[in-house]
Amino acid sequence: MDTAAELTLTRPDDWHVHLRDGAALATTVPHTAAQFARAIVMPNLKPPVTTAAQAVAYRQRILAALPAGMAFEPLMTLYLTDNLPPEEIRRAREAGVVAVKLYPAGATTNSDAGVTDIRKTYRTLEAMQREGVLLLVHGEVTDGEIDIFDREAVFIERVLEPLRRDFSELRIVLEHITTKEAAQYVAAAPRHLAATITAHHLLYNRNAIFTGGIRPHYYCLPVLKREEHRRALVAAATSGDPRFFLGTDTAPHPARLKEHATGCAGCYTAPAALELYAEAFEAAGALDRLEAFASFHGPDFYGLPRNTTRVTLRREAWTLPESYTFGEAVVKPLRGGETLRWRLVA
Ligand SMILES: NC(=O)N[C@@H](CC(=O)O)C(=O)O
Ligand SMILES: [Zn+2]
Ligand SMILES: [Zn+2]
Repeated sequence: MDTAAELTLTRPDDWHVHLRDGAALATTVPHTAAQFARAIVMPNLKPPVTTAAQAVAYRQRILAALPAGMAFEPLMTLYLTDNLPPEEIRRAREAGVVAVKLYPAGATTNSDAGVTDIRKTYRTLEAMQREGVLLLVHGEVTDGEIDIFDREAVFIERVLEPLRRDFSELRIVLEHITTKEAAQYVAAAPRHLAATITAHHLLYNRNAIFTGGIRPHYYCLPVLKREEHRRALVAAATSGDPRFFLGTDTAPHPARLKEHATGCAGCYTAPAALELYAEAFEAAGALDRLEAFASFHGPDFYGLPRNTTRVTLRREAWTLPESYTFGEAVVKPLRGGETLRWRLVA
């Protein structure tokens, strides 16, 4: 195993973040911008981002929250609904929107406006295929009859496979994959399909949610799975296969809404994202594969240039703060108050 004290890599991008809006941006934007050059900003606001004009205005609010002297490029997305007009896709692309996000209705945080039947969106998907706008997917079925641990695998069979047959030129990212079925499916797909993998799904299995009592800060969707799935994700992320790349799915919620009888889904990982990925890759003896996963595969799939600046991680124990202010509330990061082995050099 490589035991060098420092690791320097091309500055990575985060291909899946939730920055939220309003006062939250003062916390989330500096955290993500400290680590990443660009980020795919998810559109699940209340109300969701469904027009080019809303995406442009949201982008302005994000940039207004960027501290002076920091460079960061938010890459904007629209939220797919049953009635997102196909005409909006061209306007969105011209406004710089790079992708549209599919949330099955009811699948996750702020997904009430999501898609109830994929067939209702076909004319819009055709427009996306034509315009070169990517489709990003929260890949879980919402059928209450299906066990929560099986919802990703069933989504692939029931929704994703038929969708890919009908739109063979549409570029699709299966977001935050959590199962060996998803990793195998993406690895076997000949073209136009990729997947993001979070740091927490590389580091933890579902035991983490229940160690010594219920731990709401480890609850996210899709929920952590068995160890065999975590291992399959680590194998995919460290394989060098360009279809797998970094997407933290950093998803902050006020701590009181996570430590709650019906706690919100989402792990806040932005403050130590690269540190957590480095830990996972090091544990797999694959630190030399981190740069391609974090900095090359994402822009290559999106058809964007790779970054040219660099960041350095140092092997240095430090304690991650337990909480951060988050508008009027506080947000507790994953591993807050604990010691991390890697530290991003400022
Ligand atoms: N991942 C999560 O558990 N939550 C995300 C939504 C999502 O990405 O599904 C959120 O917005 O809070
Ligand atoms: Zn999701
Ligand atoms: Zn997400």
